[in-house]
Amino acid sequence: MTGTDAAVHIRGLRKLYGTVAAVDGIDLDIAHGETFALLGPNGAGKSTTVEILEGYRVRTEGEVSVLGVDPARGGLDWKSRIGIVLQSTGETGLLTVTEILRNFASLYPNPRDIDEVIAAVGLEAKAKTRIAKLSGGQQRRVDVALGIVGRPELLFLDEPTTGFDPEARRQFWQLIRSLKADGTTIVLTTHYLDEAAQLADRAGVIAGGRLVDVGGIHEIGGAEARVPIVRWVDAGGAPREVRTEEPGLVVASVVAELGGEPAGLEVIRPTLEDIYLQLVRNTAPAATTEEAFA
Ligand SMILES: Nc1ncnc2c1ncn2[C@@H]1O[C@H](COP(=O)(O)OP(=O)(O)OP(=O)(O)O)[C@@H](O)[C@H]1O
Repeated sequence: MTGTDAAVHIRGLRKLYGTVAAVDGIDLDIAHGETFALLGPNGAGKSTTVEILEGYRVRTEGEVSVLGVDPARGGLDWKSRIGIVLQSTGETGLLTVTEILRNFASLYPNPRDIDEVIAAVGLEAKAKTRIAKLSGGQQRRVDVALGIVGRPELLFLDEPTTGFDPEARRQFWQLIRSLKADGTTIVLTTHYLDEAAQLADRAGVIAGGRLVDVGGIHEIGGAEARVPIVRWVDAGGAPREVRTEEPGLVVASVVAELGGEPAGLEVIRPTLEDIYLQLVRNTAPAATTEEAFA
C-alpha cells in the first residue's frame, strides 16, 4: 500500500510536548474500507496520534495523509468526509436528540436520514428528549450518532462504548458492522480488547509513543502467543501447565496417566487481551507499564 491509495498514511510521525515525545516515530498505513484498532495503555499516545489525523493537533515531525489530504491543511470539504466520535463531546444538552442531529446533518452535503441514525443507535424512544435528560450511556449514543450522520468515508471512534451497557455495546457493534459493510473506513481506539477482536480487521499496539506491533487482529503478537495452554493439578497436588497446539492429546494423556478426571483441568486459548497485555509488558518503558496496570 502506498501513500496515495491508503485512507491513512503516516510516516515518521512525532509529537513533542516540551521535551517529552508523546508520539515517537510512527509509520502506519490504513486501507480504504478497513477497520483498524489502535490499542495501548493510558498515556501511550493513541489520542495524540488520532487527533493529529483528525486535524485537531499539530505534529512536530513526519508525513501524514488522511483521505489524500494533509490534516494540518484540511478544509471544510475534507472535514465533511470525516466523522469523529471524541472521548467526550461535551454537548450541553438543551436540544433534543432529533434537533441536534438535524443541526449537525445540515452541515454536511449528503447526510444520512436522521430517523435512521436515531434507530441505528437505539434512541427511538428518546428522540424528543433533551440531551441533558439522557443517561451517560444514552448521551454516548448521541455522540456516535453525531459522528455518523454526515455519512463519513472515514470514521474515528475514540473509546466509543465507554458507559454502554452490554446490550448497547452489542447493538453498537452491529452498527459498526453495517457501516463497515457500506465501505466506511474506521479507526477505533478502545480499551475493550473484546471490542477490538469483534470489530477490527487489523490492530496496532502503541506503547511509549511507538507502534510496538501491528498486524491482523487474529495474528497480532505472533503465533507463539496464541498457543493454547493446558493446566491441571497432578497426583501429588502440584499445579502443571503445558503450552501445546494439541490440547486434546495432552488432556487424553493426562487422563490416562491419572486414571481419571484431572483436578483443576483447564484448556485456555489466549484472548486478544492476554496477548495485548503480554506485548505491552514486554515492550513498554517502566513508567508506561505502571500506568497501564495502575
Ligand atoms: N496537551 C498536552 N500537553 C502535554 N502533554 C500532553 C498533552 N496531551 C497529552 N500529553 C501527554 O502525551 C502522552 C500521550 O497522551 P495521549 O492522550 O495521546 O495518550 P492515550 O494513549 O490517548 O491515553 P488514554 O488511553 O489515557 O486516552 C501522555 O504522556 C500525556 O501526558
